[in-house]
Amino acid sequence: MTSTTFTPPQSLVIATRESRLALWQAEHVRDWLRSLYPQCDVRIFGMTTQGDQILDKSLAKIGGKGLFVKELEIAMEQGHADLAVHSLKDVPMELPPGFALAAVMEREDPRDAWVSPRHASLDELPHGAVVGTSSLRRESQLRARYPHLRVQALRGNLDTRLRKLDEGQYAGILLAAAGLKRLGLGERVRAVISTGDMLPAVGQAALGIEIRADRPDLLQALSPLNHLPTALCVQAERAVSRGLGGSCTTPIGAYATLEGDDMLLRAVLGLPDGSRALHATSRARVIEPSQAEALGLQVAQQLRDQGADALLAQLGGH
Ligand SMILES: NCc1[nH]cc(CCC(=O)O)c1CC(=O)O
Repeated sequence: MTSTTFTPPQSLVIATRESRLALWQAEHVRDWLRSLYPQCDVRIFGMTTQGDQILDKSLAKIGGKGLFVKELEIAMEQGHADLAVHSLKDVPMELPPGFALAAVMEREDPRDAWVSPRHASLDELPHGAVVGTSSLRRESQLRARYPHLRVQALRGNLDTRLRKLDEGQYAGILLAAAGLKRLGLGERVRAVISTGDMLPAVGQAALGIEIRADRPDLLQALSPLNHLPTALCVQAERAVSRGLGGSCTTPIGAYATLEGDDMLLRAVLGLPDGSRALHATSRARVIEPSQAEALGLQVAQQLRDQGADALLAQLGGH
């Protein structure tokens, strides 16, 4: 910190999608900001995005999860909001020019969860049982491990997905444990899947706060919300995906953990049909962002050396 005095913000408007999870996350940030800055008027500006409206097509087909963040960026551009709260998992690997990630908050449980009315785990599912997920990453890892199961698309926000499960269309579904826990739906989880069995999505379970790059005042005001270990881990994960030219819909799993300053980074890139998967693991001493970035790029290179580019080219149809 320099000796310049910090003026706390007087008002802050948080842009968010209006799903229950998105609102919970925005309220979580609002509550943090209110306790940090009791004099500040912190408000939530809820918006419906294209990603919320188009539910009949896969995310990969409609141009990826960037659709969830674009409207929020426009709101910041037009001055209707100061910051946007996102599930980091839904944030494109490269932000558009003029925007920046101001803070990454402490990660929740990063694992995927098995939710099912009748089956305690994936292991006990009979041949041909239908598992619901629209994530190519989950599909690819699921099919590789359980080739006897069927995978069927499942889109919509958390409540919609749980409703579709309850309507009986699926033996069970895969969801991020973090989202269920945040909404108080943790009791619906039958089993959490270890990261050794299924690598989470880049940034899963972490919240990212986005601002306009020309707002250094906000960068400073939001810095207490930044959780450095989480920020370093997700930077490494995002670098893997960026290094492969991936997007939020590429079937990449990447998960970094830090013990002290020792970062372990694991990644997988697989075809959705489960027929091929590339794995890479690396570790390094990481105490600052550039080292996390370098580790991520190194893991991306390891995947490249095994033929990631050809595998990604095969995915072109998605
Ligand atoms: N793609 C939707 C989405 N974005 C973030 C979460 C969960 C919370 C998180 O990972 O932070 C979810 C739901 C899911 O994957 O089950």
